[in-house]
Amino acid sequence: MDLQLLKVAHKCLDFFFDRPLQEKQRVQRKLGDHCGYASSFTNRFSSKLPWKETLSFRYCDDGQQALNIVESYFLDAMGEDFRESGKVLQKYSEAMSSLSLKIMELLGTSLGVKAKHFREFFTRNDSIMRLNYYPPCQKPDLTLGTGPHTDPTSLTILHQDHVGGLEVYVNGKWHSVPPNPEAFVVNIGDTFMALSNGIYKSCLHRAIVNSRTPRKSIAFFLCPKMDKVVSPPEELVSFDNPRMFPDFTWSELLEFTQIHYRSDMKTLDAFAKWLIHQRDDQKTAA
Ligand SMILES: C=C1C[C@]23C[C@H]1CC[C@H]2[C@]1(C)CCC[C@@](C)(C(=O)O)[C@H]1[C@@H]3C(=O)O
Ligand SMILES: O=C(O)CCC(=O)C(=O)O
Ligand SMILES: [Fe+2]
Repeated sequence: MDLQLLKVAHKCLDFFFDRPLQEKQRVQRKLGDHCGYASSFTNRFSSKLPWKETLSFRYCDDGQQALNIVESYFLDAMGEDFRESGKVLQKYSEAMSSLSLKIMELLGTSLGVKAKHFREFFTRNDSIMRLNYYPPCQKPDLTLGTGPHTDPTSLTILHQDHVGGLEVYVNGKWHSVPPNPEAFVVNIGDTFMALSNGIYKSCLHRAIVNSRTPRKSIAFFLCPKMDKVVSPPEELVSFDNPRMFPDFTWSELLEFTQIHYRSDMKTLDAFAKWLIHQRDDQKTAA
């Protein structure tokens, strides 16, 4: 990824969040939907108030080529002023998707499965891009930009700006991830933890805020197609390492996080219990 594209993508983030609230709310996120504008002032977060505004949108790759879904979203949803932003963020998303597939090859090799196994699983993907804007907070210790959670998605490629605020929970302590505007932070999500039968663990992280400077980050969440069944390759299941999670589709987990459960540090365990309960109910009803 060339650094110029990174810089311009952050300018697009600033351009959106600088708009008046009324204009941002033209793409207000609806309950149950993962796309659109959300903030502490909207019902999405009424339960736990994170100190941030977010804009989330889909990126789709059908395997042969990227669909121009990002470009169209900005133009159709936000109008002519956002045509350039749509083009830039489309390019940024395509670069993230291609980087994700290369990382999937490395993860496959590291697990002793074919390098192409996970790459092929995600070649067609229906991923999520998210722009995060964290305003300064007068009492930063009384809130959080994003509470402790693991990403329910498969792989996250995050770019944080120079301000810093991302923390990961390791060995019983929160550790700051020093900002490096020329680097990405890559973390494993719950879906890849299930795909690796628990060998890779999803990473518990959070974002803190400060009283002086706005902080921004851009997250690319790699997700398989909605109907793709998440099931580990047989090489990763053995007597010593039995199945940790039931088979599920990404669409089932996404629905769970959007309608039934706000992602936190126990999302996948809560989801597995909920799913088994749902399936038992369906069997009883049948
Ligand atoms: C599938 C998703 C749900 C969230 C956005 C993507 C991946 C990360 C998830 C999230 C950021 C985890 C923390 C809680 C959350 C509610 C948030 O702070 O935005 C989560 C996102 C969401 O449900 O909107
Ligand atoms: O802004 C950050 O540094 C982290 C954001 C995050 O964890 C998320 O959006 O899932
Ligand atoms: Fe996250």
